[in-house]
Amino acid sequence: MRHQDIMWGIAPIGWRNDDIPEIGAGNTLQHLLSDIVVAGFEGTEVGGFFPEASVLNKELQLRKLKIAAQWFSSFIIRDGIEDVIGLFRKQCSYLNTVQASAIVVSEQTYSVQGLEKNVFADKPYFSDQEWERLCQGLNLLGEIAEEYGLKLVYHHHMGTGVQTGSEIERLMAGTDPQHVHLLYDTGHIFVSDGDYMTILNRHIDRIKHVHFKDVRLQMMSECKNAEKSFLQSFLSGMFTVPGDGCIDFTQVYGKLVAEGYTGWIVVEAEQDPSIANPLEYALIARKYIDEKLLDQNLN
Ligand SMILES: O=C1C[C@@H](O)[C@H](O)[C@@H](O)C1=O
Ligand SMILES: [Co+2]
Repeated sequence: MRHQDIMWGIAPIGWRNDDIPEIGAGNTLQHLLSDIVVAGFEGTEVGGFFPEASVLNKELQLRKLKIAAQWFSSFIIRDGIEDVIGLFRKQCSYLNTVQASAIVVSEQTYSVQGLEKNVFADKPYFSDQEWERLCQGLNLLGEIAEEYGLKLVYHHHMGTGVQTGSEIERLMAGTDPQHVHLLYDTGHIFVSDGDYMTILNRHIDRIKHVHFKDVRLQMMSECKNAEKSFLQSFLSGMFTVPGDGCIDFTQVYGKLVAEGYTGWIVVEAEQDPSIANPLEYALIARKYIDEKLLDQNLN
């Protein structure tokens, strides 16, 4: 339970966004990685625009940066697990070569994450059979990830079938704790449930990766009232970096440290980079971490 056992990263999503690849398209890999060094973070996650492993490794080594993880969109319910395995193994192999710790899985069957639908009202729900299919598939993917030295961490997400606290509960109950872990994303659970401590308290033992995403409360209400989609909501500025929104990360971080969490905490705040300068926001996050979290007497 020491600050030193936690590695701090920042996701590429403030510079370039895989959900809308056009935005921030002028930001190169070198620019992103150098900004991350300037802001004082130890690593990042792989973005959709990242190059082959040897090229990435060279750029990382030049800056002494590490890779924490990468997103994987699974379609276990839609396509069946056999169709997912090939792509999953390919991504695990890449992540093994760049020495990542985890693969971030999100089931995208029926997801409205990338659609022009009201993300606050139009989320999908899985049937009992679909839940069974998903959980069994995830158990298998979790075992495969381990062959590559990776942990499978499941990302609960707005606009998907695993969004709310009770859905996370069901996923945790239906999967094998040996092979399926949880990614705890403060922003997604707050927008979904208006609360971020319940799942942290309940599933602390399963949490093996963390995304620190803050929420601008006023903007969230405006987006909700305007029935915006997920993409419209983040482009409007619903999310921001820790210290700039309404989430009390001292509580969250205090719990993680008290429970002996070790691993990555990745700042992940998707905004429009033409409005929110990515380096400026990375520096705001770093200052908040240093002054409000690391200065707490938690050792
Ligand atoms: O971890 C994440 C990855 C993104 O692609 C996603 O849309 C974002 O909201 C997130 O939390
Ligand atoms: Co996230």
